[in-house]
Amino acid sequence: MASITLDQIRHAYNPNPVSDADYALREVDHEWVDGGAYALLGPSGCGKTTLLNIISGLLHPSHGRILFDGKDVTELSTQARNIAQVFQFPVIYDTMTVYDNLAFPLRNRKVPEAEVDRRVREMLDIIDLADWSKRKARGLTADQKQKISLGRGLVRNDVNAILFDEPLTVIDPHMKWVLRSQLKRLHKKFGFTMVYVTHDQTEALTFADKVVVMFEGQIVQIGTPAELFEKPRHTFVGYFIGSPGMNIMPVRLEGSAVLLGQERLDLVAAPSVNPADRLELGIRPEFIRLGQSGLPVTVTRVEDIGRRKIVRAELQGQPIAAVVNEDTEIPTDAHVSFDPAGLNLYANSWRVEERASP
Ligand SMILES: Nc1ncnc2c1ncn2[C@@H]1O[C@H](COP(=O)(O)OP(=O)(O)OP(=O)(O)O)[C@@H](O)[C@H]1O
Repeated sequence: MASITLDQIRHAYNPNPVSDADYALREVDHEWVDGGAYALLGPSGCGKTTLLNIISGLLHPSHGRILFDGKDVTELSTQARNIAQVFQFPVIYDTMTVYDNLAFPLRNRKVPEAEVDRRVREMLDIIDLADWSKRKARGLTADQKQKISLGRGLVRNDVNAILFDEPLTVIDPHMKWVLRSQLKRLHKKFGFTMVYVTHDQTEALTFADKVVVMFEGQIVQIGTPAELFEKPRHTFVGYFIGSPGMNIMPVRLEGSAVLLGQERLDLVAAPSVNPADRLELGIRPEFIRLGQSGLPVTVTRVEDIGRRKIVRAELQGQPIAAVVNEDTEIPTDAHVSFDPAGLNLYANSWRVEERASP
C-alpha cells in the first residue's frame, strides 16, 4: 500500500482553458496517508471521477504530478501503477466460475496455486459466495456479480491502492449496508489505502476515516465525519452534510457582534474580515432552540423523524430548520435562540477562522 500525493493537480477537458470555470478540477494539493480510507463526496459534476481517474492513470492531468510513496507516477500507465479498481457496474468474466474470477488477478501475477486457493477461499467467505464458487458467473444476480468485482479488487494484497467508483449503485439497500460494513472491517484488518467515490453522504460517512468533500472542481474540506459536522470549512459542506443541512443566513458585522436583521448576536471576539466580504452565519438545526424567547419565527411545518422532530419555520422571511426532541412543545408564538457552540461565521463562503488557508 502507498501514500498518495496530489501535487498541484489541475485538469481541464478543454484544451485551451482560460478561466477557473474551464477546469473540471481546480487546484488539488494534498497528501493522503498510507492505509487511509478516503471517500470522495460531492454532487454530480463536482470532479470526483476526474480525480479518481487521475489517480488511477486513466486520465493525464493538464497540470501537476501524482506520487505514490513519494515516487512520481504521473507518466505511468494504470497497470504500472499497480492499483485495483472497482467500478459502478460489475467487471467480471461471465464464462468463468466465481472461483476462477477471484483467482484470475492472482494467477495473472503468478501467485503460487496454494496461495491462490487460500486467498480465494478467504474472499469467498467475506463476500458470502462460498456456496456459489463452482457456478459460472453468467447466471448470477447483479448483486452477486458486483460482489465478485469487489472480491477481485480486494483479493490482491500487493496493490498500492484500491479505487472504488460508486461500487454499491447496483446493490440492493440491505446488501449495501452489509457490504459497507464488510469493507470497513476489511480495511481495519488489512490496512489498504482506499479511495471511494460516492455522492451518498451515508456511504461516505460510514466507510471513510476521512471524507474529502468536493464542490465545483475543488476540495473544500477533508475531515472526519465529526469535523465536517462540527466545523464545516465551507458553506457547501454545512449544507451538503447533515439532514437537514446547516442553516445559512446573511448577516452584517458590527464590532464583535453580527446583526441578523434587527437582532444582535455577540461573538467571542471581533473576526478579521474585510468590509467588502459577503458574511453569513451558519448554524446547524441541532443547535437551534425553540421556545418563547429569542427571535420570532413562523412555524410552517413539523416533520416527525422518530425520537426527534424537524421544525421548519420562517425567520425574517427566510426558511430555517430546527431539530428538537419529540417531546418539545411548539409554542404558538414561537421564538428561536442559537446555542453559541454551534455558531459559524463565513466570509465569501469560507469559515472565518480558517480563511488564511482555504
Ligand atoms: N470526457 C469529458 N469531456 C469533457 N468534459 C467532461 C468529461 N468528463 C467529465 N467532464 C466534465 O467535468 C466535470 C467533472 O465531471 P466528473 O465526472 O469528474 O464529476 P463527478 O463528480 O464524478 O460527477 P458524477 O457524480 O455525475 O459522476 C463536469 O462538468 C463534467 O461535465
